[in-house]
Amino acid sequence: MAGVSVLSAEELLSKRVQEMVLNGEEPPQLYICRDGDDTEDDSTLISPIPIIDMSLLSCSTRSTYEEELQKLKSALCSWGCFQAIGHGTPTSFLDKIRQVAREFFGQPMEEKKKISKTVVDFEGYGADPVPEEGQPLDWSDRLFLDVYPEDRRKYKLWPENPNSFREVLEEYTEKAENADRAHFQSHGERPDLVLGLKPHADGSGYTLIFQDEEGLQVQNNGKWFTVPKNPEAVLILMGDQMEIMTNGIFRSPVHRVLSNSERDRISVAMFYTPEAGKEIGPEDGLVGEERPRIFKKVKDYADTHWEYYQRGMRALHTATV
Ligand SMILES: O=C(O)CCC(=O)C(=O)O
Ligand SMILES: [Fe+2]
Repeated sequence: MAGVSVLSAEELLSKRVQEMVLNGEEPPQLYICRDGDDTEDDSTLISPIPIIDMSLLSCSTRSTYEEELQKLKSALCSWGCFQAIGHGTPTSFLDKIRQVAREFFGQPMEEKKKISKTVVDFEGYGADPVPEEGQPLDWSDRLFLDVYPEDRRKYKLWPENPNSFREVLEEYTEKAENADRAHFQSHGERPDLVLGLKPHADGSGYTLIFQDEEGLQVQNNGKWFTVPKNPEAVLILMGDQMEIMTNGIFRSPVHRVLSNSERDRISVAMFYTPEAGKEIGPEDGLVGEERPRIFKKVKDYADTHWEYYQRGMRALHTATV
């Protein structure tokens, strides 16, 4: 048909979402995955996502400590995530990371493309690798970097500009102890029909996320709950490997990112994942007569998780007994 070009997923993913937004292009068909009418069960106004004050867990009176610990346990069992405050990382430092991330994505395309990746790689600047045919694409650009152990860092993929980027990320990973991957994401502004990130659960042990605009939603009891904008908070979200290790006591929640129609959105996620080749399984103390074993021991679950993710599926069932 004249004037209509049908690009493949590979071709689309080699183009940046940010470029399409700047050019005022409509999202191509492969990005369209919402029918726009799932707002009904959006509980966007009041978010009951639990807030935990981590400072109360270390140095307070016994009763305050126990009360907060109880709240934490119940958050992890029912939600699988919580907004952490009092975590010891000053808001000014979180702002600094958000700022370098924004500066990075705000640079001209030629600068960012110095560290761009192909559509089959993970690490570097670009889009997620091409999913299985028929899967919608995410309306977002990412900068994905391995940060730990240090010998896995590929500094040639770390941006040179803004020039404080490297120092800030090093300082953050030092504070974030043993997080293995950092990922900076820019979700292009766009109305209802595209998703910044499709519904999924993480394949990590757990994930830390902070954002500069709303967009992230967590599913609970079949409903979507928006993670409110809170500059001092970091969302701590359990991944599938935590659900396996706790024999299903802590949940690994399904979450997604809506694209914001007013502004683009930046988020920074740190993934904590057991090292490759390490076997994980339910802790002995969490398996017994009252709580029969749900999961078996698994190795390299992150790889299995990824295979299923690319098909738009969860992988947790592959770990059940
Ligand atoms: O951008 C976000 O807030 C969430 C990112 C996320 O869920 C992921 O990368 O797994
Ligand atoms: Fe996620």
